[in-house]
Parts: sequence; structure tokens; C-alpha cells
Amino acid sequence: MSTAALRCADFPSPTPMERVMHLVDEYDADTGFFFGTSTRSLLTGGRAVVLPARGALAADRAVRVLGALDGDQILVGAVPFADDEPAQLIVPEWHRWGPALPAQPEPPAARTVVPSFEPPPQHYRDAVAQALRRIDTTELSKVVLARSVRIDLSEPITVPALLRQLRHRQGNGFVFGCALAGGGNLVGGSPELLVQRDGDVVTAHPLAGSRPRTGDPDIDRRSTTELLASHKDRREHALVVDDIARALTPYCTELSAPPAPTVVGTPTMLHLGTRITGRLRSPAPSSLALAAALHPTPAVCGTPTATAKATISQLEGFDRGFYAGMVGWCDGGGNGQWAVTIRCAELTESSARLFAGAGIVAGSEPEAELAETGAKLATMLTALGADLAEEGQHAVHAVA
Ligand SMILES: C=C(O[C@H]1C=CC=C(C(=O)O)[C@@H]1O)C(=O)O
Repeated sequence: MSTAALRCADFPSPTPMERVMHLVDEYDADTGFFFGTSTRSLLTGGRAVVLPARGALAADRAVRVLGALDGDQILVGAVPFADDEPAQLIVPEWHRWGPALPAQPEPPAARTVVPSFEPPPQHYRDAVAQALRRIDTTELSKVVLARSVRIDLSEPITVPALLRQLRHRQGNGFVFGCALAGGGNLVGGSPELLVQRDGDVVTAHPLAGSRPRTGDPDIDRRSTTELLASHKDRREHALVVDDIARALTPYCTELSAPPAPTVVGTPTMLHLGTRITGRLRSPAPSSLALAAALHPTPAVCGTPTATAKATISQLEGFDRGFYAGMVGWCDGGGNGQWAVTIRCAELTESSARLFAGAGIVAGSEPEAELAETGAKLATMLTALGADLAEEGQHAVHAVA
């Protein structure tokens, strides 16, 4: 091969998309935080104050820190699912707002990976079957059971490159990156708003009840109709809406939600969603205090909460870490936005650990829930360019 051909193969000329620089390109994988919506982006760097407390306590302490923030300072970070695990909440040294992250429609370089299921798919089916027995015989009405997949990356992918991919795959959702104190980065593209406060207006947009999206308009139209008509999915969804409305009521003078959900589509999934809005009483709690009051909702935990939490720790078989927690920002005035940490991965130079869960209620079927979690994993897998080896593909996308 000639030298010219070698140079060409090694250094392909940049596509127009690659030339568009964005705030995200300054993301520092050691201390950075990025949170992007379809209209704007937030990038932070450095850690002026680190809040080393755990779970709910971290949020509580963070709320007190918020009261002491200087005019323009903000608090950002991620809170794990479990109360007893360390949160990653910081006041950064600096932050900047910018335009929405441009999507990266070109797919990433494909990489063949062999996934390790932690735990294996059969464990997941068994856990769902056990949960269904508990739903039949105890007070448990709903539990969200998740599974995790670890993939080894033959070559590293940078956080900005992954975030651009996720922006493309998560249209109107939230894309986030958060450097973790213990090393690695939490990266994801969540479709679900836990809570947002803007002055005295509070908004939550829970999602629960799902079908995979195929990209075939006829099939997706049928799935949308089926989802809206499904008693099982409507029940699964209503438990989340009721819980959030109950938790927000004490803080609000008005609170409203439409009587029926609509279907919220992502490029890989169709979900039932309900936008809940309210007016906060004065003095309005901060967005972080509201998020802490709501977390964990039955979209990631279950009903009743304590029984569902116990069921998750007994049946799931792995540590959720930051998956199914919350990620976002809050300013000194209390305004801010927190997304539910789903469709995410914990990323290191050499591996990615992905997570996905599904709500189990009476009428759920283990094989269908396994397939649903497989479809949810596809958001991150395709963003990573993971071309699964055949046996892994079967296990991730297993259908009845
Ligand atoms: C728990 C997850 O999704 C939640 C959000 C939307 C739909 C869900 C469902 O239908 O089960 C889940 O409640 C996940 O993606 O890991």
C-alpha cells in the first residue's frame, strides 16, 4: 500500500458534522459534568465543593449548601438509586450554558463485542417469575426489575463522542455525562424528566409502560394503539402518576395531570407518558429538594416503595449504582432540572456497563420483560457502535 493510501485510511478527512465544535468538546473526563436538552446545554468543570454524603442525606445536605451558593453558582451531579451509596453532587468551579448539542447522525465505528450479562438472562426471567408470585400473594403491586450488561471496548470512546451519538438517539430527552469520583463517567440519554422547577412552576413527566419501536410505521402505529389500550400497561403507568401526584401535592397550590397518558416515542422505544404540572406554594422548595422527595418513583422502584426496594435487593442480583437514580442541576434560586438516570452506562477507558429495567405488575410475562429490557439496552448499545457477537445478540434481544 502506498504512503498516500495509508495516510488516507488513518486520517479520514473530517465530515462537516465533525467540524461543528460544541461546548461538549471541552468536557473533562476527570471532573466534568454535561447536561443537555433539545434546546440547550450545560457544561461544568472543576469541583469547588464536593458533597461526600450518601443518597437522600446527600440531597438534604446539598439543599443546605444551595442556600449558601454565591449568586451565579450552581450545584450539579448524580444521586444513586440506593440511599446508602455515595452521591456525586458538586458545586463546580465554573459552568457555561450553550446551544443544544448537535446530533451526530453518522453511526460510530462498529465494534464487535461479546457482552457479559451480570446476572445472566435466565436469572432475570426467574426474578420476574418470583416477583409475580409476590405480587400475587403480598402487598406488592409493582416492582421494576433491571439487568446489567458489561461490554469490553476494544478501543475507548470519548464521552463527547458518545454524547453526540446519544443526542441523535434520544431526540427530545436529556443527555448527560458525569465524571465519577471513583473513576469513570456516567453517560446516558434519558427520555424521562423526574422534576423541573422554573420559578413557582413544577413539572414532572413520568414514563412507564413500553413497547419496542421498530422503525416500521405500520408496526409502530399498531404498537402505539396496543400500548394505549393495554390494561396492564395503563395500571403500571397509573401507579407512577399517582405516586408523583401524592408526593408533590403538599408543595403545591395547584396540581394537574391529563386524565390519560399519551405515547412518548424515542428512536428505540414507545412509552406511556403523563406530563404533571403544578404551582408551588411559597417558599418553593428547590428543584433538588423536589427531586429528593420524589425519588425513587415507581418508574424505577415500585409500589409500595419499601417493599419494592426490598424485592429489588433480594431478586435483582447486582448493584444498581447510579442507574435508576437522578442526574441534573439546581441553581442558587432553586430552579433546575433532574432526569431519571436510565438508558445509561458507567463508562471506563476499556469497558461500559449498561443497565435497563422494566416494570413488573400482575399480567407481566418474564420473556416479554426480558425482550423489553433488551430493546431498552439498544439505545446505549447502538450509540457505542456495539455490534454484538451472535450469542450475545440473542440473549440481549431475546423474544418469546
Ligand atoms: C426503568 C427503565 O425504564 C422506565 C421508564 C420508562 C418505561 C419503563 C417501563 O415501561 O417499564 C420504566 O418504568 C429503564 O429504561 O431502565
